[in-house]
Amino acid sequence: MWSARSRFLIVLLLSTAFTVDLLFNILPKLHQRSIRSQCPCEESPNRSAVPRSSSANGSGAPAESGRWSLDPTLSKLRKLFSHPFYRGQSLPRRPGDQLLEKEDAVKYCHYKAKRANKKRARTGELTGTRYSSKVYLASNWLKFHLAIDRYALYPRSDPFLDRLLEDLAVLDVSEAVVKPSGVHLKLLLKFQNFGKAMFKPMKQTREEETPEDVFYFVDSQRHNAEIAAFHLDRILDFRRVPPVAGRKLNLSKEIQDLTRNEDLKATFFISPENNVCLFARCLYSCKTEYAVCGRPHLLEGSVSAFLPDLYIAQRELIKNPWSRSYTFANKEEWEINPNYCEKVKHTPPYNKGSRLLNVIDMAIFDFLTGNMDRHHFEVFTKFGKDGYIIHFDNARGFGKHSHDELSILAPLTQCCRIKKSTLLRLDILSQPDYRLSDIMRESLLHDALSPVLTEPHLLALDRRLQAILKAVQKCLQQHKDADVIKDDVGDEFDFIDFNSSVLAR
Ligand SMILES: Nc1ncnc2c1ncn2[C@@H]1O[C@H](COP(=O)(O)OP(=O)(O)OP(=O)(O)O)[C@@H](O)[C@H]1O
Ligand SMILES: [Mn+2]
Repeated sequence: MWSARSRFLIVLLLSTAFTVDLLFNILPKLHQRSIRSQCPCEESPNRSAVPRSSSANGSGAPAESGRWSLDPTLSKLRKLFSHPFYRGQSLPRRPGDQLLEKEDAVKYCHYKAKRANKKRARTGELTGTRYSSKVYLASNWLKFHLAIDRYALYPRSDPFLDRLLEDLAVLDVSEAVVKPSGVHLKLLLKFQNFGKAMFKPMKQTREEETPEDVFYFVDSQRHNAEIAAFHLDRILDFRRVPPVAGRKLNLSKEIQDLTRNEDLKATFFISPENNVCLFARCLYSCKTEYAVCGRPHLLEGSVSAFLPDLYIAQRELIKNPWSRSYTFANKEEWEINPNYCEKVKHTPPYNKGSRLLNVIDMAIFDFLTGNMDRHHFEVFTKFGKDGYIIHFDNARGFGKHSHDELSILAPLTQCCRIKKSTLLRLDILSQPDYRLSDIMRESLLHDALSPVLTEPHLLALDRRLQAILKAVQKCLQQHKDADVIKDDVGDEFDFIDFNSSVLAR
C-alpha cells in the first residue's frame, strides 16, 4: 500500500526528527548532567552554607544556580583557596596569640546566664532560653570566638565557619532587642545556643543604585552590602569582617510574638499596604522615627555574628585619619593637603609597625565596595598597635556600580605603600583564571539571599581592582620598590609566577 518512495520519505522524516532531537535536546541535557556531576556546588548539599531555594531569593527571581552549573570549568573559588599563596603563610599560634582562653569564655557565659536567670525569675520579663553549659560548649559561636587570634577573625578553612553561617541563617531566635543606632534600625538577635548577632534590614533593593545627588552620609544602609563585604573580605584573605549571612526574618513570629519587652512590642504597626512594620527612634542625623516593613511578614536582612563581649575582649575605637567631613561644606585636611600622609607617617602609632599598612588595606577594601563611611575603626586591645583592624559596618558599600570613588584610595595614593601579601593577592585576583567578579559571584551563591549583588556591581569589582593596581604602578614609577611594597611575606613565595603587569615591570 506504501510505495517505496513514500516509505523512503517517512524514514527520512523520522531520522531528521531524531537528529534534531539528538542535537538540540538529548545532547545538551547529557552535557549539563555531566557538568553538574563535576560542579562543586552540588557535590554535597552541606557544603553550601544554606540550602538554597528560589523562595529564599530576595529579588523574587529564581536563584541563579543555572549560570554556574553551566560553567564547564572547575570552581574558581576552590582553585583560589587551594592556591599555594592561600594555603601557605599560616603562622604558628604561640601562647597569647589567641584572643580568648576557653576557660574565661565559659566562665563569663556562665556568670551572664546566672544573672539572666535570676532576672527572669524576678521579673518574668526575659524570654531567652535557660542557660545550658552543654549547649554553649557545643555552639559554633564558642568555636568562632575561640578561633579568633592575632592574625584574623577566623581561620582559612575550618568546618565551623560554614556551620556558623548556617546558624545565622536558620537558627531560632530566642530574643530580639532594638539597638540604639544612628539613623538605621537594627536588631540584636539572641539565639538558643547563646549566640548573638546583629540584624540589619533591607532598606534598598539590590537593583537600586544610589542617586547622584545623595551624600554618602545620608546614603541608605544596604543589607546586601554587609553580606557581600564578608565574602569579599574572605576572598581577599583579610578575614577581618565578622561572619555574615543573609536571612528572611518573620517579623510577626520571630520578633513580635516572641518578645515580652513591652517597649519593643509597642513599636509594631500595620502599614496601609497591610504589611507588618516596626519603628525605632534614631539618635542623631534625623528628626523622627523610622520604620521597616515585612512583605507582609517576611523581611530580609543581613545577620552578623557577634564578636565576644567587650568585657572579655576589649576593643579600642579609633578615628580614621582619612575620615570624611559629615557636613556639606567642610573638607578634611587629607582632601586638600597632598602631603597629608607625611604627617600621618610621623604620628604614633602610624610611624612604625603595621597600623598604617592596615589602614591602607582597609582603604583598598573600601574602594572595592565603594564605602565612603569609614569614620572610625576598631581593633582588639589585646593585640596592640600592630593588630588587624576589624572591618565592621560595610552597609554603605555597593551603592553605585557605575562610579569608582578614587578618593577612598587616598591612603594608598598619598602614602604609596602596600603590604606585599595584599598586592600578591590582588594580583592573583586580577588574572583571568581567578577573576575577582567570578569568584565573588560563585561565593555569593552560597548565601540564602542569592543573588546578593547584581552583575554590574560584580563587574565593577574587576574595574576597581585594575584601578588599585594602576595606583600601585604609579607609586612604583615615583618611588623605590622597597619603599612602596612592604615585604611581610619574605621570599617563601618567590617560586610563584605572579605574571602581573605591576610586579613584572
Ligand atoms: N558582629 C558584631 N560583633 C560585635 N559588635 C558589633 C558587630 N557588628 C556591629 N557591632 C558593634 O556595633 C557598632 C555599630 O554597628 P554598625 O556600625 O554596623 O551599625 P550602624 O547602624 O552603622 O550604627 P552606628 O550608627 O552606631 O554606627 C559597631 O561599631 C560595633 O562596635
Ligand atoms: Mn556604623
